[in-house]
Amino acid sequence: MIEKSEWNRVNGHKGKVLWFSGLSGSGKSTLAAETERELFRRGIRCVVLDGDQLRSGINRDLGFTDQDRNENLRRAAEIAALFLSVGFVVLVPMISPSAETRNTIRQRFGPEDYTEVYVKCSLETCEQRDPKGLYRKARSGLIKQFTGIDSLYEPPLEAELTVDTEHEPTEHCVQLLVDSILCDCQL
Ligand SMILES: Nc1ncnc2c1ncn2[C@@H]1O[C@H](COP(=O)(O)OS(=O)(=O)O)[C@@H](OP(=O)(O)O)[C@H]1O
Ligand SMILES: Nc1ncnc2c1ncn2[C@@H]1O[C@H](COP(=O)(O)OP(=O)(O)O)[C@@H](O)[C@H]1O
Repeated sequence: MIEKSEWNRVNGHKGKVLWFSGLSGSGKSTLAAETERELFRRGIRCVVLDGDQLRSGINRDLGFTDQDRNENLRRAAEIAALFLSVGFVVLVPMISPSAETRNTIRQRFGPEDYTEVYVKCSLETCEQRDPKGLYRKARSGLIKQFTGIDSLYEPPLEAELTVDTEHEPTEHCVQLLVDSILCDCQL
């Protein structure tokens, strides 16, 4: 078994899981992808585990009941742990609406290895953005159990990092994330 410290030495940095929670349209995927690009540019090993992507593959048997969301997030956390074990910076943009489930995920990792990122944006603004037209469908009843409409979102109260995408431009939010990662992951 190769120890984490050996991976860190080869990679030139430590690993970390950044778990992005926020409403649909809050900016999770955008920020994770832009942050990945910045980390890649600096030679940092990183990966994005996007909710939409996982749901079209490994999690395609799951829907949006509370139980299915929990299983969806549990599997994502296990995949994140595998990448972490080889020293990657793992960016996980998934709605993660339940405080209890987020707490379980937090416990799965230690405080050293885990940063919860609250991607803060009001429902009104997310609905205006509606990048995939899902809010429109949810409002017209075509999609059920939609987060923020007829399924609960509990805003994080103890996130290590909050990015306010309603009031700050993307570049500013990415800079905050990159600075935090560079600081935490330096050897
Ligand atoms: N009912 C309902 N509620 C919320 N979201 C829905 C729903 N149906 C489909 N979608 C699409 O699925 C994406 C959210 O998946 P996640 O795996 O991140 O959700 S969760 O963490 O399990 O709650 C979400 O992606 P994002 O918009 O990137 O958040 C939507 O594209
Ligand atoms: N500061 C910001 N950070 C991230 N996205 C932003 C910001 N301001 C506006 N946006 C826009 O909001 C939308 C967010 O969509 P997306 O990243 O798919 O959200 P999510 O993954 O949370 O559903 C994109 O169209 C993005 O360009």
